[in-house]
Amino acid sequence: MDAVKPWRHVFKLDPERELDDEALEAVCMSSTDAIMVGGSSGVTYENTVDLMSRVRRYELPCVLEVSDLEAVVPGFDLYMIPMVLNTADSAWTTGRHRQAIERYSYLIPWETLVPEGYIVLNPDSTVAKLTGAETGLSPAAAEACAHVGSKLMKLPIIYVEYSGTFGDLELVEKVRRASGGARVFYGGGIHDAQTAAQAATVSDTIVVGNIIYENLTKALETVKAAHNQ
Ligand SMILES: CC(C)=CCC/C(C)=C/CC/C(C)=C/CC/C(C)=C/CC/C(C)=C/CC/C(C)=C/CC/C(C)=C/COP(=O)(O)OP(=O)(O)O
Ligand SMILES: O=P(O)(O)OC[C@@H](O)CO
Ligand SMILES: [Mg+2]
Repeated sequence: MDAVKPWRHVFKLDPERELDDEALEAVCMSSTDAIMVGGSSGVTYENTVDLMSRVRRYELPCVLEVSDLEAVVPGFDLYMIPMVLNTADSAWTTGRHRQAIERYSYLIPWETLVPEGYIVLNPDSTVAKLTGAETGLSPAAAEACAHVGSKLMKLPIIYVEYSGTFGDLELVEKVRRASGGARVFYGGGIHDAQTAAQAATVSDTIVVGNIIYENLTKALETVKAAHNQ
């Protein structure tokens, strides 16, 4: 998927969380490469429409990371579709996806869908609990997940997800080497320029979420740090 290839930095905005207009303007005018709208809980059709229409005032790409069947909103540039690679519960790999495809059927603009192979590694995160992810993977097992996603399933993105905590970057580097032509996204615990630069050296794209709501100044510093790597 060519559209995501140039992205080095992405801000992930959670529709469930409050962000005032001034903060949203700073985020959207920060030179980040895209805004991803998504969260693992509390995402509704209403709060997604609201956030999309506010982000749409700015010129950068605005994409929806679909986590709930009820919150698929038309009007985004792209639809990122997570498929969890390290769970035994197939609902989170293909199950919900099949239901969504049955529901939306011929309405689906296929060229705007971008599948992502998720490797979920923070056991304390909502997403890990929700999906029953096997978070205690050895580096070899994580590499095998990356091979499944990139070489067998031919997914364009492998997403190493440590949401809420800063991850093991040696493992991320191994995943990247195992991911062939897939883009490796890294997300989790990036909270300043230094952590952004470290994560950006071992991945293709870094995703910054929670710090936006905790310390906007620090969040904004991550953009330049990623682009300078
Ligand atoms: C009419 C029209 C325009 C239609 C559009 C077409 C379209 C997009 C149709 C849908 C097609 C489709 C295949 C949809 C998939 C449906 C679905 C619900 C799939 C399941 C996805 C999935 C595995 C969800 C599990 C949770 C997950 C991986 C979420 C990703 C985001 C994430 C990890 C956020 C982190 O959350 P956060 O709250 O920040 O952190 P915590 O987890 O720590 O709390
Ligand atoms: O919220 P943080 O910890 O920055 O994680 C970003 C993103 O990977 C969440 O899906
Ligand atoms: Mg979040």
